[in-house]
Amino acid sequence: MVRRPRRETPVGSSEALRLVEVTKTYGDAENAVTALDGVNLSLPAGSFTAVMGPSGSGKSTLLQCAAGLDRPDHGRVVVDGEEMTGGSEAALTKFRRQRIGFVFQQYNLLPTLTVAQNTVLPLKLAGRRVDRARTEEILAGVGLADRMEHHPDKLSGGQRQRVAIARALVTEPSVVFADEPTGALDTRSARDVLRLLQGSVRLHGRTVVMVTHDPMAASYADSVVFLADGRLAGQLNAPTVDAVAERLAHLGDSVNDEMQAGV
Ligand SMILES: Nc1ncnc2c1ncn2[C@@H]1O[C@H](COP(=O)(O)OP(=O)(O)OP(=O)(O)O)[C@@H](O)[C@H]1O
Repeated sequence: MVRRPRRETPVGSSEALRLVEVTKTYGDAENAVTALDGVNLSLPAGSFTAVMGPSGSGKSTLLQCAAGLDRPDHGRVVVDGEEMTGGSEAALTKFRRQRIGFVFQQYNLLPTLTVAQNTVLPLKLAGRRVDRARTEEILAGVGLADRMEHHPDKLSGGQRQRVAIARALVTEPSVVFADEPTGALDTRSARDVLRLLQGSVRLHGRTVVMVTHDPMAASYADSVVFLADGRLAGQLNAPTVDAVAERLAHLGDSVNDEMQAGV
């Protein structure tokens, strides 16, 4: 049965994403790894949030569960006032196509499709109308209007990631999730990508959640949430590169202390 998503907050609510006690464990009972341990998070619409933490702290798992690419074992994910957890795979896929945009570290463009075709693929998959003027507009927004008929192998890494951002934004999603979007890029291309993500929030009111290891990347966000051992371990508003680096160093300290103490 396809369960209708439950509306949790009034229409027009300014909360774009809510996680309630989200828990995710991998492996069987003997080798269980708790990747997320009761995470609660509320992000307002029109915000840019970076997620940081030591390796293995659960950042990618958080993104996958929040984006509906994976299901938590317990807890709820609410996007734009509608519960995403529960329901059939088909309902989840439909919900994701309507409400979620995703940007991956390795771009994930289809090599046989042109830039324009890659960009509008989410619209086609959702059975929505594809408008040439809209395609031109969205690609102009990422500085690639003159590359519409090119294939991805003719583009630089930074240009490929800009196509991926256009593809994530084309459906006007409630939340865009980006997993290390600048991880494979040089500093200049990384800054271009970060400015685009920031602009999508500031100019167009999108909500962006970005996992990153890089304090420079995180400094483009409005706030940073830190994870350690699958739990939230603090938040930093208006982050600067230095403040992020310092907070991360201390997170690392506490994890290292625990490891040395055999906790
Ligand atoms: N498919 C899986 N099967 C088993 N364990 C997993 C799986 N995916 C993640 N884990 C474990 O869950 C924990 C959290 O992993 P996750 O990838 O979310 O961390 P991360 O903070 O994104 O790490 P990194 O910064 O290294 O990418 C880790 O201990 C990891 O080994």
